[in-house]
Amino acid sequence: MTQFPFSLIGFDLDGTLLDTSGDLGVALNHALTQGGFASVPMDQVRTLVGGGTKQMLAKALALDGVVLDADAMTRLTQVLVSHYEANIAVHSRLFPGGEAMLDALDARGVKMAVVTNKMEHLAVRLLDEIGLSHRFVTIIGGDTLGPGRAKPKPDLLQLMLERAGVAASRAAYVGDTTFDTGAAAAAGLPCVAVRFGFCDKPADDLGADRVIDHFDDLVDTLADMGQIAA
Ligand SMILES: O=C(O)COP(=O)(O)O
Ligand SMILES: [Mg+2]
Repeated sequence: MTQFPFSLIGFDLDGTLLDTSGDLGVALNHALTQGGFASVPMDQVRTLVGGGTKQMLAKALALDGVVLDADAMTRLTQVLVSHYEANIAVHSRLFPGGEAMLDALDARGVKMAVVTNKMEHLAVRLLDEIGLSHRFVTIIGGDTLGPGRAKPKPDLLQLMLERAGVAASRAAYVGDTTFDTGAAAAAGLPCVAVRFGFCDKPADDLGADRVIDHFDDLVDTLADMGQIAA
């Protein structure tokens, strides 16, 4: 086996590692209904995810032409988060091939991290409940560094490198939206997009270095990218 070119792989969470659209949708529609607003069809929920909980709610309200003031948004976001937190892993699962892919990276001695725009405490709770937390050297959320530091800013990915003790030249990021490809480009990391994710644009237009159809293809794709970069 030739030397694997990366020492650290960062993963986005919603729509990349995990299909969380069912649980997010239930919590979103709970908040919308509580607020007296129209709910969103479940198959549309995935198109609203990527920028964090508040942005998902704002996008859902905007579908109906509703814009709330800051206080009302904060209150309704709180309703959403409380419901989500209590029902966070009812439907959420790894995308197909996820477990074997994580095992394959582990077998190569590669460190893994989660960098999400989800609030950190929600990401930790979800990964705990699904039994995956122990696999990651760090779990970084959209609020870990405070307001204004979430993806597509590079800050969270830079924190990942710092915490893992790995140079940017030995790391790559895997994501499903322009928030992810934007953050990776800003941090100087190669990026793989997943076609099975929530994808706020067609996967091939996200600006990733590579696009995969299934987690079975990730390890070989990363190995190949590293050969070209070397
Ligand atoms: O919860 C969101 O909107 C985004 O989460 P992600 O960064 O893991 O895709
Ligand atoms: Mg995502």
